[in-house]
Amino acid sequence: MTNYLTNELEHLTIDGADAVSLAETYGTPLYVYDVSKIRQTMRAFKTLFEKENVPYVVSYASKAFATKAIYQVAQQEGIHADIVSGGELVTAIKAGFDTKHLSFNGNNKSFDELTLAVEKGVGTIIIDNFLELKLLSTIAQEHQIKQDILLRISPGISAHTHEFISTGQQDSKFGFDLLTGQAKEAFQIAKNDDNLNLRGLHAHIGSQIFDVTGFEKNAALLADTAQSWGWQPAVINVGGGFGIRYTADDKPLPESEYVAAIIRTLKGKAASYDWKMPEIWIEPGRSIVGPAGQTLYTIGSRKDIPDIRHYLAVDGGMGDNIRPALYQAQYEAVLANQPNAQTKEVVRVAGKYCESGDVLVWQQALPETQPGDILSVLATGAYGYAMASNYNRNPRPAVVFVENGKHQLVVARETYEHIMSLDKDYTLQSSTK
Ligand SMILES: Cc1ncc(COP(=O)(O)O)c(C=O)c1O
Ligand SMILES: N[C@@H](CCCC[NH3+])C(=O)O
Repeated sequence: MTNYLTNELEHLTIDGADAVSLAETYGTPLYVYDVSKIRQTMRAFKTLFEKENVPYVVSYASKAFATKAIYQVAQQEGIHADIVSGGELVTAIKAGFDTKHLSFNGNNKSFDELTLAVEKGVGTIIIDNFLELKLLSTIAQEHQIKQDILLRISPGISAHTHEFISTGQQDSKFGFDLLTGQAKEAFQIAKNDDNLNLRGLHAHIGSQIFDVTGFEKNAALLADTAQSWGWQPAVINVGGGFGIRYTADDKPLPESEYVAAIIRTLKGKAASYDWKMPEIWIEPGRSIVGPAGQTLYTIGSRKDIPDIRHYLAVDGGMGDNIRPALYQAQYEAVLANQPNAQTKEVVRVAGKYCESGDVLVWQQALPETQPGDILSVLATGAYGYAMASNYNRNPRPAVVFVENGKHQLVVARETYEHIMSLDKDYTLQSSTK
């Protein structure tokens, strides 16, 4: 059994703050992030490259959790960020993030998004398709700049993860297909375009990956591809996807192993091809914010079906964490007001939404609980708030950052007014009797 960090009240603590009192202060459901942990991970990624003395960029994949506060932490830690929409771009800008340190991914960036990116000086645009090559070239020309780009390749590597979060296989909507020659065609177009500065190649094989072989294959493939085109790239971007521990069944490798394998592979390729060592870029999202976040809920009703199941309902659910419903994702939860108490029963933690699939934890051993107790679902920092919705017209929860015992609201809780703020009255008369 895990021994959770507690204070003198035997309450769960999050980077020194009492989880129960955070719930009292800010209400529930509440996303809480341990900022010390986020900083440690960001620094650890950087150190791995610095120790090996290789040029690198660690670019936080902000789709995992994109708020002003996280862009500010990333900037303080000297890492870059990857964005995938105009919304993430304006959030980063509002946060004061240096746009030169942004890269822009996505399979259908609009003309307006690309224009905004060029106008705001986004450092690197990761081109995904032929239309985008053309659009960006026109926009760059109009703005009289030469835009740095990478080409996203669909590498034909299947990662062992959930089908919906696997992106590297050939049958994927992302990137230029390698096997049919589309990638080479894109390379030739980009290389000969005076408005675009092609710096390198990108490929991302998927998310929540637990072994190094996919990353090694991906890195090797990108290098071999460039070499086969007679070209020495300045950047090789191998994407993100490093797996994290959600439950005891997950056995992720330390980040150092993934990164070491990528560095080893690319050092080997650079040596054998007699290249200047290219910059190695990685785009971790989940591994930076996932383990650092948790969601606090208040326990409400329960339903006991003898010999079948105990359902314990909390005041949130699929609107703040869609992942169990979407990917059958597994989580662990802990009773925040008594995390180290002896467990008494196994329950299914359900939400309050009108769906049978509205589950937060499929199976959880817990001590005896009472309505009003605080339950923390762990490792919800990635793709939780980022994928939250107003389903059933529930307001989205607030987000709090904690660092060394101090806490701060970084996203306010939505109100019913927010939910209705875009609604208009319908005033047309019916034309049928
Ligand atoms: C292009 C790209 N880079 C980075 C990531 C981040 O992945 P993860 O959060 O698993 O590290 C993703 C998401 O899978 C992605 O599509
Ligand atoms: N949203 C997914 C990951 C998708 C990654 C996007 N490329 C998740 O929750 O695991």
